[in-house]
Amino acid sequence: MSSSTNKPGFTGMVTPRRYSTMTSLRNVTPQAKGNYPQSPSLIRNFSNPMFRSNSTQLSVSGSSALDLGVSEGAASPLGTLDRYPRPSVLNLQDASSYRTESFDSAASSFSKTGRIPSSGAGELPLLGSDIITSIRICPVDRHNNNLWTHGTVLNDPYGREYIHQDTNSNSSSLQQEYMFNHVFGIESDNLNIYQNSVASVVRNVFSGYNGIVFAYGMTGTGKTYSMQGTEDEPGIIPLGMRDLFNMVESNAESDTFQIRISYLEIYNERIRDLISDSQEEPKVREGANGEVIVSPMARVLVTSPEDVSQVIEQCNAIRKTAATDYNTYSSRSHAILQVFLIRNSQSTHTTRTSTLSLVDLAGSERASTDHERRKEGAFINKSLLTLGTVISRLSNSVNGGASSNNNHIPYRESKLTRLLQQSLSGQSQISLLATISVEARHAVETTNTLKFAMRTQNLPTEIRQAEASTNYQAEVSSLRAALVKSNQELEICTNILKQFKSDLEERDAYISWLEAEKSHESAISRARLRMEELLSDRNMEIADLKEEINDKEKIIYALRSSQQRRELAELNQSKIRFSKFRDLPNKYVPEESEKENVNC
Ligand SMILES: Nc1ncnc2c1ncn2[C@@H]1O[C@H](COP(=O)(O)OP(=O)(O)OP(=O)(O)O)[C@@H](O)[C@H]1O
Repeated sequence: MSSSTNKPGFTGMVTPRRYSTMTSLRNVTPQAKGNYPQSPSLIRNFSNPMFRSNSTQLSVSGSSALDLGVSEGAASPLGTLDRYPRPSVLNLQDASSYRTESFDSAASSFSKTGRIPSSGAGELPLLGSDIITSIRICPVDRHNNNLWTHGTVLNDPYGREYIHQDTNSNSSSLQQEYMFNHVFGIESDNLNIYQNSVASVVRNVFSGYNGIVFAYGMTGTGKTYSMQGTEDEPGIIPLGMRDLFNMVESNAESDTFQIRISYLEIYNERIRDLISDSQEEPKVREGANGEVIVSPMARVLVTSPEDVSQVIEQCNAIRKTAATDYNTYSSRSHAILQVFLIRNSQSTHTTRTSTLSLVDLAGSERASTDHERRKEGAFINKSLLTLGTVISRLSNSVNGGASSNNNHIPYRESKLTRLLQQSLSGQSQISLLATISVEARHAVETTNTLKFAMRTQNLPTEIRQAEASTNYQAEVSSLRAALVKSNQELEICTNILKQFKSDLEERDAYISWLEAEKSHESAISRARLRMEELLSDRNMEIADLKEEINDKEKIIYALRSSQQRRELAELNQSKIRFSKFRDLPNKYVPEESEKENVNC
């Protein structure tokens, strides 16, 4: 069955068909309550120090068919609520406010904001008591004259609540006081009960603890009414689902969540998966860590409180109910709704699964006249008897009162105790809602229910947060994503590096070019210098040569002049000689300048 298919319009809360005829009971006016038991807070003046001491069990004899194992061992002493938080000094005026602060505010503080302070998958301390026991008094026909003749509801300045019972029969007489975390009178409604007794369990489930809420009581006393409620008055299951989804929604930024549910019934000692169509009967076995595993068992994913309501509604239609002497629509089976909260921490990559078990037990009852009902009743009573024995022995072992014969805890004697083994042995926070009738004719059943609830207070507790396992898939995918990111970054870095390298090479090349240029220039300038030196040498040589040439020219000139003179002189001599040859009348007379040259 899938919660996401065939989803009808929003129906709000679970509306079991069996509640259609209950309006007359609910319309009882406060004025007409008569000697109806009210919640202790309404009769606070009845407080009496006497009730804080242990009461005396006067005499008990005989046993009833409905004595569901709770009479085993010594009578439980009054006031075993050691785990009940209480202030060391408290005066009367503070008492009422104390109750409100210790439970109500703790339970409802988160619902104001919906936000739970989270540290990863959550190392939050357990909120409230390990075990919360509450009694709910079922409203009865106000015309019944035998009302509550055998009991009184009381409380004390510490906010603890009591039922004082005084039962007499031909064979036995008993006066007993029982103390509980809460006693809800007829005026209490489901919301009131949820806020005080169950909200802290739901909140702890959100924080990673396991929790179990179970309704126990005689048939027809309002177990299913309290667990499922009506459209007008939603019960513990729809209220719890609303809170859980609110918390998930408010914390969805830091973590991711998945909520799955399974729903089964135990009918005549056979387990039936109410969600799956499979005909195979689920088997109970023990897991590697001692955990109880039921398989095959469907676990459907739900995404809203309405999804849960729808699944429950469909399953309830096939649950075993029948008319009994006391209840027109009596549950003939124990119903267990399990809510699995799977929380993935984004920061630590761990997954933690915490479980909330919501158990609506079939009611204990006297032998019926109808054969079929008698057979069912025998199974119901036997499993409740085993539950009583298990609880009795567990609580005795906690108090150190178990004899060696009674050390054995008979979990395996019924499917119910087998399924609840882990929760009962201390690994879950427990909230027990025991429903009672105050009618005189049901005094024995009421006594048994009260004893059962008292015993439950002494169950062992070693509640730890569910183990967080590493979410390898998430871790691998996150590592993969990180790797892809790193690779991309690496690629970018490599490209930048390449770019740098090429820039560097370019720069080096430029530098070497500049250096080459520089050395070239200096070579040029050196060559220029050299050239200039050479040039000046040449110039000097030229000047020397010029001077030399000058000298030479002078010499040449002088030589030429002397040559000319010599030639002139020779010419003159030649002339003379010539004139001698020709009569010498025209004798050659040299001029003055010619005479000088000849002298040189
Ligand atoms: N607090 C209440 N206010 C109004 N009606 C109630 C209340 N408690 C019980 N009833 C009515 O009493 C009848 C029996 O209640 P219910 O079916 O819840 O009892 P039960 O304990 O689950 O019985 P059984 O064990 O036989 O299944 C129902 O009609 C229901 O509506």
